[in-house]
Amino acid sequence: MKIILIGYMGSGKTTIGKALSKQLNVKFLDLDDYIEAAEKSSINEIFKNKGEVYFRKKETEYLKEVLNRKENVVLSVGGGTPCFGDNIGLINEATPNSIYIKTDLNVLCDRLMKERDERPLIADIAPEEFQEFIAKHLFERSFFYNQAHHKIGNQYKSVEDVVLQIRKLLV
Ligand SMILES: Nc1ncnc2c1ncn2[C@@H]1O[C@H](COP(=O)(O)OP(=O)(O)O)[C@@H](O)[C@H]1O
Ligand SMILES: O=C(O)C1=C[C@@H](OP(=O)(O)O)[C@@H](O)[C@H](O)C1
Ligand SMILES: [Mg+2]
Repeated sequence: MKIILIGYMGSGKTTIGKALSKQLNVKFLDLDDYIEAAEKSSINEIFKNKGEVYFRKKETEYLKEVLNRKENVVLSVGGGTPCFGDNIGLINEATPNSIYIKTDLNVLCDRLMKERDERPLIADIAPEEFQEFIAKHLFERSFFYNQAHHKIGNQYKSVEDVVLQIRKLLV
């Protein structure tokens, strides 16, 4: 069984994924961590030195590699992963448990303003343009996120509550 968490940057995929895997006693994989280990380079460095096109190519390659592994896993992918190539199709074929962690714009902006240095796509957006950028970007990407088999909110709730809700909808 694979449980795959998708959603915008800052929606909590990595945090929720770790907590969920612990509770279910299933291995956890974060696609960004996997890419960093395989490429021996941080996401920031990959974007800076090789560019986004290279990153997206590798992201799809490593996604396929992880999806082909026969093991049970909770997998959190990057915010852009489902939005390129046919990645959302591959994700949905690999599991009946793809889950969109849907999070309010204001909550995303609050979280991401504090952590923008770790995320190359938003690191250089001026504070006064931040909310509009995220709103547009989220709108464009929602088409892909909404193709997940399940949807769950992650705002104004504890990580534990979200994990509990996810456990109830697993098939
Ligand atoms: N339910 C929650 N309540 C409060 N903070 C949260 C919650 N879920 C995630 N966070 C925080 O939001 C930030 C982004 O989470 P992260 O797991 O890195 O998101 P993603 O992997 O989707 O980009 C982290 O600082 C994390 O601690
Ligand atoms: O949304 C995106 O395109 C990205 C999201 C990041 O992952 P998180 O969603 O875990 O921050 C990471 O893959 C990279 O910075 C690009
Ligand atoms: Mg993450």
